[in-house]
Amino acid sequence: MSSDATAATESTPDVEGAELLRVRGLDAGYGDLQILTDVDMDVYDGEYVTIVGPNGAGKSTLMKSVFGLTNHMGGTVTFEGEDITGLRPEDIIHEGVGYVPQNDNIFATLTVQENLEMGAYILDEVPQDALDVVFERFPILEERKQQKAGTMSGGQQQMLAMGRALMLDPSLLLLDEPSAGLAPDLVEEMFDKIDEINEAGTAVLMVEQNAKEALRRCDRGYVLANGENRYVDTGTALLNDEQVRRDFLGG
Ligand SMILES: Nc1ncnc2c1ncn2[C@@H]1O[C@H](COP(=O)(O)OP(=O)(O)OP(=O)(O)O)[C@@H](O)[C@H]1O
Repeated sequence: MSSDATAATESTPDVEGAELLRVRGLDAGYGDLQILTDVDMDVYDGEYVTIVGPNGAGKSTLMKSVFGLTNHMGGTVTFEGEDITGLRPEDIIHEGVGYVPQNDNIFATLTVQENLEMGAYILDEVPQDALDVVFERFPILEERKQQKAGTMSGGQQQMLAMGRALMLDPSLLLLDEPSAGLAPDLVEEMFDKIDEINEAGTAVLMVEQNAKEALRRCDRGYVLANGENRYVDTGTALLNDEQVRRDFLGG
């Protein structure tokens, strides 16, 4: 069975921006346990890239590896031409990368506003304009700014986690399963918010279980399986590829 999607990793995206993130030959894991093998990935300025694949494929591990949260075993990660391989997350934030983990991504006992202010902890003072931008993007956060974050709904907490990552106006936002655990109408709202963030100029690299919807919305997608690259192409091409559909998208 032939496949139209690019079964290698060398797809040059049809985008005009400069390269932001470049991952080459990445081997990484936890302790001695290697999860990723020889993974390549690119994200261009302003691009919206999705990583899909079966459970346990290593999608979250790839995202964590970009953010310096795994054990690096080989290969390189560069961001805006600078080698960030092996840097600590606090240094990677300084480079302009924001990360929203899937779990434990808010401080439940702090208020919404305090959570957002924590997003700017590396700065000497909280940038009021950044707070205003986040409140404009997520009006519900402004309405509830004095509320304890732990008392908000799952969708609102997810928006807070995203808002917090946006406080430093990153060039690249890493999102790990932003739709996880949300009711279907909230899933759509969440994807719409991500579109808005991307349309405002922030590049997005997202891991999603909701693979079809993610591929519909993104510019390019990577299919990862067993810790290795399988396919890379535009989201539409991956969605339309018979073999990708059958093997990775539930037919
Ligand atoms: N902290 C950890 N320590 C050891 N192994 C881990 C750790 N986190 C993840 N793993 C293992 O790494 C492998 C890849 O997990 P990962 O979460 O990256 O996959 P995934 O593709 O994101 O899957 P899912 O969609 O289920 O979240 C799995 O076998 C998982 O058990």
